[in-house]
Amino acid sequence: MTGARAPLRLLDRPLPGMAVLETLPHRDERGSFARCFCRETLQALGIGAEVAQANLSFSEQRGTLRGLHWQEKPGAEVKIVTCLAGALHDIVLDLRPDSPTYGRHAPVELSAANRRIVVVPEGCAHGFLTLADRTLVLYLVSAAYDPARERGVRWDDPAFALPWPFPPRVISPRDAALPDFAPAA
Ligand SMILES: Cc1cn([C@H]2C[C@H](O)[C@@H](COP(=O)(O)OP(=O)(O)O[C@H]3O[C@H](C)C(=O)[C@H](O)[C@H]3O)O2)c(=O)[nH]c1=O
Repeated sequence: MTGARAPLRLLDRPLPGMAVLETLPHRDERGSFARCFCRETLQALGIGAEVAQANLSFSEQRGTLRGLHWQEKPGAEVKIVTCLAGALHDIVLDLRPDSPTYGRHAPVELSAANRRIVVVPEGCAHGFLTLADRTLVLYLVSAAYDPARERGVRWDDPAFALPWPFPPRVISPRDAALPDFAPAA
């Protein structure tokens, strides 16, 4: 962006509407300053993202698996995911029936060290496996949490063969018991 002192740089667009960016910190004798969200940058990429909620997800142990979750319309949300501490193997799964990449997944390694940001489009399931103890994740989401509209895909659903570096050691009973995926009627 013009005049941006702590800009974001686009690294990849694995799926339609998805983006992987990295922060380019401004560094000086005090330390650094980095941007982890920029509406102007996302709009220039054709991504509209209003922020309705900001969430912090902390996982104590390496090998904690969360997700994969998404919210159905009218609660569908764009998620902007950044790792503030530790590291994680993040997966975005395209479940948009009309998408040319329906059923395809995109893995991304996020860590406090690589300062990467993943933009998860509406209609895509999102989950991650932590790769370090005490991993902290910041989510900016574009719609309010609506448990009635939340849906899930199990991490080992045979329909998708999602690539995890190793099996989860910690997972919620709810996520472990998610049924095999059935496409919306
Ligand atoms: C998502 C959410 C949850 N909650 C409450 C509901 C539960 O009482 C508690 C833990 O929720 P949950 O077990 O759904 O948390 P995760 O399994 O980490 O869920 C997340 O996992 C995957 C990786 C995602 O992409 C979503 O951001 C989100 O669904 O926080 C809220 O109050 N607001 C919220 O926005």
